[in-house]
Amino acid sequence: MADYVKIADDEKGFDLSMFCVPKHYEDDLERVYIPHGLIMDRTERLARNIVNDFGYEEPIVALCVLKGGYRFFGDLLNYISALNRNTDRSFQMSVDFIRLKSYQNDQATGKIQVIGGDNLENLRGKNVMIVEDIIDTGKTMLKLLDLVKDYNPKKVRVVSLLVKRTPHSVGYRPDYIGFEVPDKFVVGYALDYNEFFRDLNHVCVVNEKGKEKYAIPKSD
Ligand SMILES: Nc1nc2c(ncn2[C@@H]2O[C@H](COP(=O)(O)O)[C@@H](O)[C@H]2O)c(=O)[nH]1
Ligand SMILES: [Mg+2]
Repeated sequence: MADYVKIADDEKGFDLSMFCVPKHYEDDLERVYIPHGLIMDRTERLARNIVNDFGYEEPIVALCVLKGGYRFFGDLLNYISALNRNTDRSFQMSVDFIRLKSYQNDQATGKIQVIGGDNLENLRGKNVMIVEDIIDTGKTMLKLLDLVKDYNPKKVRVVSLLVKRTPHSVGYRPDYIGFEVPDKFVVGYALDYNEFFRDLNHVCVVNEKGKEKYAIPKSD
């Protein structure tokens, strides 16, 4: 059995009026694709799977891929911390951040840039859990794994809230997946379109009006 929740290609999602969506985005979205509650329930289960697999012996460095991963990172770590404080065993967790950028509008720019973050020296010899929002082609994660490898971590695992089913995939699959989604541009729960929609609780699909409204004009 696949260890992720599959959102089918013909999934219609839910009418916006069934959920709480900020007024300023009401005209810019097609449907609610993954409601916030479902994200939270799935994240809770991922936390349990991760804790069982990592074991309790050694500390973990949790590396958040910004900006898109910040909400998933916060919620996942809260669930892991809850498990840690409610059993007789626990492990210490520290956090680090890295900021990568590869998209403008709804298109990959082809350049994956590291534009900020902590010194990855902190990862040397440690058990590392990389937390990402979405794997599309997989190129961003392969680049990050390459960077991380230079610091000789003991063990590296990747958890991504979403993985896209796309013919452009290079074949990379993370160790833990929340949902597998169709090949559409999704926003919300910190995933953005040119920095908009991070302040939306649910994962949604942007409509054409929204794409136009928040587009960055192409420069020559
Ligand atoms: N808001 C969205 N961001 C997306 C989406 N698909 C990809 N991305 C961004 O790109 C990287 C991963 O891309 P990859 O092709 O190198 O795997 C990811 O971290 C996002 O920042 C999307 O549908 N919506
Ligand atoms: Mg990302």
